[in-house]
Amino acid sequence: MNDREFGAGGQFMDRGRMNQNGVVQPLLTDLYQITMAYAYWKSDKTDDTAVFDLFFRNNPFHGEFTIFAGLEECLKFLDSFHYSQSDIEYLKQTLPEGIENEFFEYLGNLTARDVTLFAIDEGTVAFPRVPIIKIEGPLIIVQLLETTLLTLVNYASLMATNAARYRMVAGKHVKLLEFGLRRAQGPDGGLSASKYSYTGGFDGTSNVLAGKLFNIPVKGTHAHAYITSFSSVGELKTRLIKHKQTGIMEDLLERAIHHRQMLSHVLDVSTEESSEGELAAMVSYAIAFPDGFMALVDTYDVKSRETEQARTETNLINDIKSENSPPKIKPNVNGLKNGQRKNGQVNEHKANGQQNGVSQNGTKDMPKDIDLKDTKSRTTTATATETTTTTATSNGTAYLPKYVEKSFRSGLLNFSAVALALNDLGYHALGIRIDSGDLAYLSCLARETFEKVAERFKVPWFNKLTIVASNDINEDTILSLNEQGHKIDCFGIGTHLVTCQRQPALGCVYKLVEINGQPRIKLSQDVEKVTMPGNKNAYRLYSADGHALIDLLQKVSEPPPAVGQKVLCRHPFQESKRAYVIPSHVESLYKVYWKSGKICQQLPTLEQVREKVQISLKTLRNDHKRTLNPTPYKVAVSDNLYNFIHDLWLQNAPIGELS
Ligand SMILES: Nc1ncnc2c1ncn2[C@@H]1O[C@H](COP(=O)(O)OP(=O)(O)OP(=O)(O)O)[C@@H](O)[C@H]1O
Ligand SMILES: O=P(O)(O)OC[C@H]1O[C@H](OP(=O)(O)OP(=O)(O)O)[C@H](O)[C@@H]1O
Ligand SMILES: O=C(O)c1cccnc1
Ligand SMILES: [Mg+2]
Repeated sequence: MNDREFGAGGQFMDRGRMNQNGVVQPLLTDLYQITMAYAYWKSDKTDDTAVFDLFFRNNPFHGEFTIFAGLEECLKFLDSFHYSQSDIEYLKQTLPEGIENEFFEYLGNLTARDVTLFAIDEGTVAFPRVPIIKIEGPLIIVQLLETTLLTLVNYASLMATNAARYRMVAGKHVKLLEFGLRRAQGPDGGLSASKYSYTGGFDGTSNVLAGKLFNIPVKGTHAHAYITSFSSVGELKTRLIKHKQTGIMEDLLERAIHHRQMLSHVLDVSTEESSEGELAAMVSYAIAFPDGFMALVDTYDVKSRETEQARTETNLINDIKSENSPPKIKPNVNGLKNGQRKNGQVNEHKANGQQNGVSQNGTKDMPKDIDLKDTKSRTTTATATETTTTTATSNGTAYLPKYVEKSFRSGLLNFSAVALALNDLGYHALGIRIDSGDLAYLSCLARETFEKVAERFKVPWFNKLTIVASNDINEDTILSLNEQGHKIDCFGIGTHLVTCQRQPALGCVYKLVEINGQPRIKLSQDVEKVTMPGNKNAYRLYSADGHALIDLLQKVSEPPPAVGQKVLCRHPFQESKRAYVIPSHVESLYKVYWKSGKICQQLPTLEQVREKVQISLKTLRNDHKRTLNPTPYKVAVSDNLYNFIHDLWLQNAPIGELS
């Protein structure tokens, strides 16, 4: 019998605050933990006590800080740690033959009651070598916890750090949405990505289950499929929508077509150049969500009759400009065709009626008074257009060929037409999403268009429409967009964020540092890998301006550093590297989070952990946080600990013999 609950369709037990991912259980570990447990047990080590440190050696993403996350999940794991009957049965079948039955009885009675867990607060910035978790207790049980604790902390901290970095480059006023579930490392990876990207500073996720489980805002737009599922306005089953104030049913399509004609002059794009299927899709979406109308505007690149002529004109314009041209900002970014879909793709639109069998003049669903002549006789074929070069002025305004602008304007024209139609009926649209092309340029073009519409049609709120950008965005893309100048209000980020493509793992390790009160050191040729032995405390020393100066490790037997008193801080391995620090504030980094079978701190909510991340990052000087060549933050040991480590090192290092 499986005595763990599994939520419907999910793996989380819904127990209010103590929601626990159901896959997190004692068997979620490496086999060697259990075989070691047996060997410890056979060697009569059940009464041995040990101290393990959980720490990482390098910060991820070429950065100089890490956000610690995953603590709450570790505590829930300790709280529920227990081998079920079915676990024991499975182990009996799986472990090598000859394991004594009393060992299984021993396992069946194991809990984390005698374990004490110390940790830095979740959401705090952490640094290499300073243990983020310190765990004490019976050797066998603390050994058995290793893999599960590591898996709970490693990805969570990596993800929270990644998200915090995106937040730093995007700035605090831009919204960040996590769109990564479809590209994440499996369903559990996807859920953790949503949770910890929120912790790191994202504003929401498209992952609905994450919203339900973690109470994270869920947000989203719509996919290209929605736009491409319509090919003509004749397909619209309904065009009616209730006027927000009067409650009278009105024809949204009729109004949208009317506005589209007016707008075509203002936006300098003829209605023939815009897709009718796109218009139909937008009208239908607006009818479904009149108060939340947000449309994807980059589905169609519609080649106009003027394209060839425009291209020639553009070349001419570019030639003239190039004589006096500003620096090129991103020629063909990652193979990007400015404002265009790539790979020579062809988006075919048939004229109204041609695809759905509605006669060209019949348009059976259309009211008589709607003039469709702009769409009737058209067979517009979209083609991919040539790669062009974006050039920019110093304030980021790009020059793009007219035909590129015109194709993007199909989406903008249709969106604006539907948004104005909604406005007539008392609704305000939300905005657009751009998912291809030069996001800097297209966002500026979109904003310019909205400003023009706001002025011409006396709809000031159009100025404030939200521009969402997505498409393979990473930290560098955002930095580059910032340099170029853009008008994006919100980034939707998937793949790079959730897979942590730039560095897919944080190397947290779990090392034995003390057994039965005796320090243990693990030596290595690589000095960076030598462990810091003994039971230690960690302190963060602050300067008078409130910035964190240094993290200091000491033996637990030493008195904590005191405010205003000089402390000798030493590099753990380089004798000559030392400094005196007179702290203005001393923070003791560890709190007891688990003792005597209980969580002993009031656990913060996810929201509070998210706030903590920003507060903690503020204490770091900017030079530690910059993306390019950040200054390493110092981690030191007390003089006492320095001598202790080096004495132990000498005692343990075998003396070689030359022959
Ligand atoms: N102005 C910009 N500066 C830097 N990078 C950009 C800019 N605009 C877009 N990008 C990035 O350039 C890449 C363009 O991707 P890609 O080559 O797939 O082109 P695309 O226009 O998206 O084509 P497709 O139509 O197939 O989606 C994306 O990673 C995107 O985030
Ligand atoms: O690019 P990412 O950072 O991974 O962000 C998520 C991507 O997922 C969607 O594309 P997809 O082609 O899967 O679906 P769509 O039809 O909605 O564009 C969306 O349009 C984004 O481009
Ligand atoms: O809501 C969206 O726009 C969305 C969600 C997931 C992936 N891409 C886009
Ligand atoms: Mg895409």
